Amino acid sequence: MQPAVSVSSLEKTYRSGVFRSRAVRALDGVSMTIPPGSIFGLLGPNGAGKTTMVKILLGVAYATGGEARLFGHEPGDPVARERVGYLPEKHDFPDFLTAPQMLNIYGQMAGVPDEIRAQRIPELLERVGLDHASEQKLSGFSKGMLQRAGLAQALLNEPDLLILDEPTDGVDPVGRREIRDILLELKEEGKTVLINSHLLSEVEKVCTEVAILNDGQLVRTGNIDELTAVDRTYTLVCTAIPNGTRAALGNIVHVSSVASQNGSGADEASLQRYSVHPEDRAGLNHVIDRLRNAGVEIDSISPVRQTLEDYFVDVVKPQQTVTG
Ligand SMILES: Nc1ncnc2c1ncn2[C@@H]1O[C@H](COP(=O)(O)OP(=O)(O)OP(=O)(O)O)[C@@H](O)[C@H]1O
Repeated sequence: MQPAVSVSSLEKTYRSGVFRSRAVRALDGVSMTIPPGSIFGLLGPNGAGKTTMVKILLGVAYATGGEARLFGHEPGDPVARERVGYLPEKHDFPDFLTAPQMLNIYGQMAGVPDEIRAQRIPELLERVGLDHASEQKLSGFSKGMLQRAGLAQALLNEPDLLILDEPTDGVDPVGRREIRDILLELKEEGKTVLINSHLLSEVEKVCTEVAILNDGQLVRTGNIDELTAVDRTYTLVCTAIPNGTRAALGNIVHVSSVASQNGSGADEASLQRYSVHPEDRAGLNHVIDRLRNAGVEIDSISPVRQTLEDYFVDVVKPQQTVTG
């Protein structure tokens, strides 16, 4: 299937200063693809080149090298633009308008015909949970309501690709969840969502794939679960492993901590937390068999994952140290 976005060897050098003598290489040969139907996070520290990438995809900045394609078309091509919806970080809608009035004006500017606007605007307001606030001016909206109004605006032209800049920044946890649920619904409908964000815990909850830019270069891209999985390491919570059994298992099992008291009775055994590092699945099952034979009661065993934030810091930090 054709990617929603593909960029190859993409470069952007800004020139500024006297005689445009100062050059900043904002994108330095970036190649990546965004599959259709994915929620994709574009990540990177300040100045990494994320906004520049978004501007090129929106056709408002030009690449100085390489190429970008949206559904196979150049970003400036009207056929590509028609398929894209955009929610900027600072949208600043005129706040003396109500949400339907704002959507009507933006829809008009986007060339959505009168009769389609009349039908679509109430549908969109319902979809983003603002139908009850149709009479209210935007000046009285909370940050979460404003972001949902912005999302409705970005969906006015029924885009196949939605580009969102920090969609949940400043929104409270309930509002974040509401926005997340809308994005997941859009994904179910086969839409592609590209999120440019610093809020890694949010990205982790909603995105399936990410790309990490640093200093204009793509440093990692892939599925979040695969990127954050710590190779064959498990946390095991169980009753204390007898010394002899633990010695027999050697380096595979390490004590981490006392996990909790198992029950309230004085005779109940404490639960311990161990970290288990088997070579493969057979090794993991061998550990479990040995423990069960030794009378150990297993409470839980789960694979260890880094948070996306830990992963991000690991990936970006060494390069930041080098570049200062
Ligand atoms: N119009 C411009 N003229 C000159 N340099 C620019 C211009 N726009 C961006 N840059 C520079 O290009 C680099 C990448 O900027 P960009 O805004 O794309 O990064 P970003 O990842 O979006 O950062 P942030 O997270 O802070 O928004 C930075 O060094 C920035 O200073």
